Amino acid sequence: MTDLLLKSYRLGRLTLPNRMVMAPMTRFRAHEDGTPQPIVAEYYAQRASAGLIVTEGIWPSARGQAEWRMPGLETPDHVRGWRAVTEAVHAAGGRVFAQLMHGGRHGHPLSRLAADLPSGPSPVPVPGPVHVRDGGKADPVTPRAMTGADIRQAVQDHVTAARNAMAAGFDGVELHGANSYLIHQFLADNTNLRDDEYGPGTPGGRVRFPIEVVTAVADAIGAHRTGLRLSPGNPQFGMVECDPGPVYRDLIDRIDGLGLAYLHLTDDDRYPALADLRPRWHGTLIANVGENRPATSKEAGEAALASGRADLISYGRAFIANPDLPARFARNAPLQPIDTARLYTHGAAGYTDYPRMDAETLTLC
Ligand SMILES: Cc1cc2nc3c(=O)[nH]c(=O)nc-3n(C[C@H](O)[C@H](O)[C@H](O)COP(=O)(O)O)c2cc1C
Repeated sequence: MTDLLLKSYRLGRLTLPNRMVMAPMTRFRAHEDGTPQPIVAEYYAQRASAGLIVTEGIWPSARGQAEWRMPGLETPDHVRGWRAVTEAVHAAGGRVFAQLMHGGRHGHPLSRLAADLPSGPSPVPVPGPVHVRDGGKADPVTPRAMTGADIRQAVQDHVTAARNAMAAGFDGVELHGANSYLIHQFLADNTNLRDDEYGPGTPGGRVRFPIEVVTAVADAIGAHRTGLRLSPGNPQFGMVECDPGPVYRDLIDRIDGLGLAYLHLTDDDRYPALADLRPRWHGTLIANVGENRPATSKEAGEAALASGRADLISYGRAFIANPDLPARFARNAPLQPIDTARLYTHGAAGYTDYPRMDAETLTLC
């Protein structure tokens, strides 16, 4: 039987050699100013056999920086740093989207270059303690509630960063609407208590900011270069969504016709996002099974593709530990375990030193 995961796929103007996407994963390998270190180019180039790579979350402006040593896409140095990454990935035959991640209420004056208070839809802090620079921890701060001007600025920051991503040579951007960051904060029950047109009391209020960002970025760089990631019902970092269905169905219905590159959905036991939302989404759908389950297996990916609920499957931790994951799946070769102690350190160890399959394994399998 042909492996569906290893069949090519047409994504807008890109031809992906397989249906395996490297999921976005924060690794804290940026310099303190947010410029990716040279090893970041090596890391992603090692994984260029993925059908598509989505980078770690990148702050669109220092206003959206959630944590120290996360990368940015705001300054000329950031663009130069990321250009080295995209050139290395393209030279290795790969394709790469930048994940734009505005932290919203995340962040702490001790974890941000701007050293200011973070801001979110409402003044609701994350549950603490939070990470601050140099490995420290601190009590969370209460974020500032975003004003109308702050919201317009956040939309513009995404647009500017998306243009910077194009200047850096990325094939597209993924807007991070998942896992508790700013776009998710507008969608969720406990983090959006606003009483204006962006709040839950107004029809379409919760989805207004997400749609404004998606539309503005798609207008700026092209819908075919703009993806969106959502994680309905994900309780990470204290998010509460009592009944995600109505909000996410409304959002999907409003963006389905925009011609976006893709929707990237995490699915888990709390809310069956794929089953509920796939019928409403007529574009490309990337599925990820979510962090509360064991790392996604080849079998789980094949089953999701065969069911028609997904067009592409994203793999996170398996791609960290197995830079040549598609080749391993093709040969049903064993997977290497991940070194979780070095996920968030700053050097090459646990980052660029995972070996590829050796010649002996290749011959055996
Ligand atoms: C180390 C690490 C960092 C992550 N950082 C991000 C991130 O920056 N953006 C994001 O959307 N998801 C992030 N995630 C979630 C992954 O994209 C993915 O959804 C999750 O790991 C589940 O997939 P898996 O079982 O294949 O690992 C991260 C996960 C891990 C393990």
